[in-house]
Amino acid sequence: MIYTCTLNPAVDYVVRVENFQTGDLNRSESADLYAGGKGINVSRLLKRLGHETCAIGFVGGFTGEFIKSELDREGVFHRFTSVNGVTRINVKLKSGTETEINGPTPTILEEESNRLVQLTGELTEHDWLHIGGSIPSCLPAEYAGTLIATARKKGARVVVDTSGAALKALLPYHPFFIKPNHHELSELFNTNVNTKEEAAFMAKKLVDGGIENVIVSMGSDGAVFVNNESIYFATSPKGKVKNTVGAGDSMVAVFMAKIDAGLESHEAFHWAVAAGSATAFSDDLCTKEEVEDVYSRVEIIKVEQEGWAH
Ligand SMILES: Nc1ncnc2c1ncn2[C@@H]1O[C@H](COP(=O)(O)OP(=O)(O)O)[C@@H](O)[C@H]1O
Ligand SMILES: O=P(O)(O)OC[C@H]1O[C@](O)(COP(=O)(O)O)[C@@H](O)[C@@H]1O
Repeated sequence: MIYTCTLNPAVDYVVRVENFQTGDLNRSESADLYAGGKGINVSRLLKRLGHETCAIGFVGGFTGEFIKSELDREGVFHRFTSVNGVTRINVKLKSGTETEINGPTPTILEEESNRLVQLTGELTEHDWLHIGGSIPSCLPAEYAGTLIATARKKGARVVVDTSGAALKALLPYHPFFIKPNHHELSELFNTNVNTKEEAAFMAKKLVDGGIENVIVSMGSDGAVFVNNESIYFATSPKGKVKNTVGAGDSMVAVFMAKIDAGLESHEAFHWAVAAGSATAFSDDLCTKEEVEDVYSRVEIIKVEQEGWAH
């Protein structure tokens, strides 16, 4: 079972405004609400692929109820820890470009956070624990590390998809897989990662430091995969981009699902890129059929390491 843990879930309010003007009254053409947050997106996609999953994390208030009812409607199993506060709303404004405003976290009490640690203690060696998204600032700095250590003790495989200081703090736990985008990788190394060669060079450092599998996603430019044995580059197929929210989460979901199903890592990477692009080309997360359709249009190449290493 793949458990996805979203410490900071959100209702994603995706609003489309033609020719948005700041400081003026704008009327939207469409507005849609989705149960969001990185782990929740991953669980939703895993369910669409027919993979066993359970979403955990903190939810509260009317927005928390919305998330649970949406997951119930889609048949996504969940065991959330209820909190007193109200789950945030993240605004995704589409008007030519995409602008995002991610809301603040509700307060989480110590007793509530302890309940989630207990739950991760129920995992077994057959399970995965995916920890995705931002980490609420009200939680102690070592909290996510405690979740990882608790699940690891039970033999679960750990995947981390976060950014900034949280990602840096969790690297020493040596997750099985991480997927920074190139901006997050740049921030991690305090440098500019613009090309696939640069991304591979930085990802290799992470692998050498103990992370088994690293995908660096680069939006419309594709992605890079690095592990101890090989390096692959992938191109993103061309298509009409509708909504890139959840594209990265789709990659993560599919990479885990394919590895869990026994595929070779470069094959899992190929499917992961297809899923990212398929989601970018749809309004919501992609479907299984959409991933299959995009798969043949993703090109991946194995990189001879002597060719780029410097
Ligand atoms: N404009 C796009 N065209 C085609 N594929 C895209 C586009 N944007 C994202 N993708 C696909 O989704 C993946 C993840 O997107 P990215 O924006 O890098 O991640 P994140 O959502 O985590 O920031 C990319 O590697 C690519 O496969
Ligand atoms: O926890 P954070 O970093 O604020 O991110 C949450 C946001 O990321 C998402 O999970 C989308 O992530 P990706 O576009 O990276 O796949 C949204 O659903 C959510 O609004």
